[in-house]
Amino acid sequence: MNHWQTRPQLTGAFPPAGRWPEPLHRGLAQLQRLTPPQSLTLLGVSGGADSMALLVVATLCQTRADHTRRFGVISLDHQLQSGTAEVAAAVATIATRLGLEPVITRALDLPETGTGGLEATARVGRLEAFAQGAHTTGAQAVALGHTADDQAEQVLLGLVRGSGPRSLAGIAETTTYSELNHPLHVVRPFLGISRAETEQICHWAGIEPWQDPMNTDPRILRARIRHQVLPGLEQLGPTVRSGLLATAAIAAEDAEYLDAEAHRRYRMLAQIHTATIRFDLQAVRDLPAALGHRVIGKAVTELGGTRPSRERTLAVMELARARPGSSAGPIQLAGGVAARRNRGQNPGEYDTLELFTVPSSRS
Ligand SMILES: Nc1ncnc2c1ncn2[C@@H]1O[C@H](COP(=O)(O)OP(=O)(O)OP(=O)(O)O)[C@@H](O)[C@H]1O
Repeated sequence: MNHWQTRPQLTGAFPPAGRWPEPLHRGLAQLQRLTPPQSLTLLGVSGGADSMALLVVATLCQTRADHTRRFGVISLDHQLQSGTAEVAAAVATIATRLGLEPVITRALDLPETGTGGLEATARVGRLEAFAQGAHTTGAQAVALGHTADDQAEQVLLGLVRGSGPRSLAGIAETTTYSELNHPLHVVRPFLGISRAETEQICHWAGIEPWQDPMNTDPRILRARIRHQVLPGLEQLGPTVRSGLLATAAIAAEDAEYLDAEAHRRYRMLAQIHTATIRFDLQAVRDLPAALGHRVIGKAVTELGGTRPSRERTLAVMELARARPGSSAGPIQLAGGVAARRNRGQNPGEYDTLELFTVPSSRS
């Protein structure tokens, strides 16, 4: 595999004779644990080493290990660089040769790049296409090839962007996206497998994966983290990667607790009316910041607004804490929601914090 691979290839008979490499056994066990039996799972396959290894593991699961699970493939052409339609077609050829079906290839018309940049836009477009593919084929889940290396990179990305535990928790083993046009259940069986191991699985299977030029494009932050930052950090010692993975696991536990506690407080405190959610001002003041951000964020999204940044929820908490004579708002939040203090029972005093939808003519 020392030349630049412009599309994935299967070079020999499949499966090869001989013992399976050890990471293949681990990947198979995780795939079986995470996918429902007696059902179809679609594999998201880009043609890179991680998802081609997933294709290998799923094929062996279906044909050798467990006849109750079926796997199909969905390969999307983001059309962000030349040659990607050929990559998706090559994935389809290999998947069909391995006996997987259905095999779906789709060109993605990405919407205008939003505030999160090209990567975020591609991600949303991809999820919608996976959801559509699962819906039309009756698949119960979509499996993706994220690895332990992706996880370590994700933690570093979270750190440099300034994130709380939800983001530092990195990539989840399972996610259900209910906000898409069709609900989508995603599983990631390779989070305990390194990229070197997915390459080992491909090599064993006689697959030469596609090498996506964007993975080494220095203009992309993730690529710089992968090729410059992480190798640099690893000079600090042999436990850098495992330390980052432990950070993700600890942050996931903390985020789960904080989210559940914020949800409980929200249910206790929120007075819900049409287009308005009110809180007792003192109760908001008493919330620890970690919960205040979440409770206010939840009220905004319940009203149909966009999840606000930490800076915006901080502004709302400051409004709640401000002295009686100072401004009562409103503070505009993203997605047509605003916050203000309101006078209540006691004359001259503010006693509620109110989040409300702004009529569209004024927003
Ligand atoms: N164009 C695509 N079509 C289908 N699935 C995709 C596509 N791009 C990414 N995926 C899925 O999402 C996972 C993570 O995507 P990411 O872009 O981070 O890829 P990666 O780490 O380079 O992995 P790979 O080596 O499989 O390309 C992939 O392993 C694959 O399962």
